[in-house]
Amino acid sequence: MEWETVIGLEIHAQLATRSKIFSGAPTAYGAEPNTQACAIDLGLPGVLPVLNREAVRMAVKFGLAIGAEIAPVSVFARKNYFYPDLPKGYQISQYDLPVVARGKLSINVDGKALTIGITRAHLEEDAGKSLHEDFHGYTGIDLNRAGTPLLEIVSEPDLRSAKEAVAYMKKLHALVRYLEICDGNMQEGSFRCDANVSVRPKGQTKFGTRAEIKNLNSFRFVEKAINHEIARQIEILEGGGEVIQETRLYDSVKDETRSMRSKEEANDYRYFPDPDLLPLEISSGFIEEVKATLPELPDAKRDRFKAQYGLSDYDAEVLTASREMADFYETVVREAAGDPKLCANWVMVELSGLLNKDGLEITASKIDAAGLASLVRRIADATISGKIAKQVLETMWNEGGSADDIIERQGLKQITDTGAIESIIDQIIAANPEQLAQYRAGKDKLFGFFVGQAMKATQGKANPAQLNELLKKKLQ
Ligand SMILES: Nc1ncnc2c1ncn2[C@@H]1O[C@H](COP(=O)(O)OP(=O)(O)OP(=O)(O)O)[C@@H](O)[C@H]1O
Ligand SMILES: [Mg+2]
Ligand SMILES: [Mg+2]
Repeated sequence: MEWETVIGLEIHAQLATRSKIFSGAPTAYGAEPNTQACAIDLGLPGVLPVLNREAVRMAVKFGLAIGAEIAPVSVFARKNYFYPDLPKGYQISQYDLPVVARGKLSINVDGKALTIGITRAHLEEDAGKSLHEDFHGYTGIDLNRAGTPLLEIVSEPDLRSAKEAVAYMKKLHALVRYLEICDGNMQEGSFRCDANVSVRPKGQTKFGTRAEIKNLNSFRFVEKAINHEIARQIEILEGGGEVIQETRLYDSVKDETRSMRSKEEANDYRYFPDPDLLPLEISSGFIEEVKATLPELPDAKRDRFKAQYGLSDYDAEVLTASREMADFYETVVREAAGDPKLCANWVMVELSGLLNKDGLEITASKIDAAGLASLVRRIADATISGKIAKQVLETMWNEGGSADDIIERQGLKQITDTGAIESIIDQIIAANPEQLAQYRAGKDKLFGFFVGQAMKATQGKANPAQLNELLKKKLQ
């Protein structure tokens, strides 16, 4: 039997507002427990929530960026459940009338373009956090996170593999950062994912029963958890069993998913409109105002990079994967005033190689865009060869300093003086009569030997093109 996987993601993006969604308490990460929870976040009697306009602005910005409908009227609802870190006994969320509906996002997987539907995106508040590690026989409650604004972004069940799910999540991650509505910090939980997974026999139109894997906070875990879940469900079905609808947790240490609660034990949230909050009305004027603040979006930037810089699909995709990367590249091109493809290569291959080796993001690069540009300029004007440039780049990375200083100090300037190169070639030919005879007898491969000798003699500094040309002439 051939199986098809169906996946829908619910992604929680923490909105980058300074204060909470219904109170003025700060949202900064990492403060002492319970120092950033005010009476409203604690759910004390008699308090009233007041909606944060910035959170609404960010939700609208997101909706516009995915071509969605912005609801003129949406409603906040109470989602009721009991949990120690939820002092009110309910979470304020949106249910049947979300602020954003029917958007889409295009992704690229193995060179294939796919469009993924986004059912809706709604505003809600986060809960607090239960702490188990520092307390023996107790559970600590930290309510700093309670009331932090979240945008829950729910996809259609349009994804067909773990790979597609990761591509979608990465694209969304890049988008919220482009829009500056979420810092995207996955370690701090600012961007996390619940993955709904089911399988069905290939060709069947009806969906299989889904399991929901909660709270995945890295791309790698999403991929592993989904693949694990697919295998688990197929095994059950092939053994004649039935998948049950349930919530599961992914254990990254054991690389397995475990049942958290089944449908029978599932929460009955008894949603109802929150009587403390008026329906959220959004005017077309507000929408226009937000529209005017939209930056150039990733897909548009990618297409512009292709047209303006003559980059390939792949290069344009990689260089626009994040706003920071795109800005870095454009600064290099501008400052180097040189070949955009050469610049792309030095950013994507050479610099990215060093970043990956040290596990750094482009924003933490030890060489800034202007520094890299000055190196590229020296390749373009033939002061140094590409090979020597790699050596200079490593020195810049490890020891700091400018390209020009390093080239000067280490005497790396390319030898372009024809006379000087010729005299080196003469010496090498004189010292290797046997090889010369063999070459002249037709052993063409020996050309490389002479190039190698000349490069060795000049410590790699002979201009490669000139050297080749002169060698060919002299060896004839
Ligand atoms: N059969 C299915 N297989 C895989 N994914 C599915 C299937 N049916 C629905 N989904 C996906 O499951 C997700 C459901 O999310 P939604 O927020 O609507 O409800 P929920 O998970 O029941 O509620 P909660 O927000 O309380 O977790 C969507 O992303 C949807 O595309
Ligand atoms: Mg949901
Ligand atoms: Mg869910």
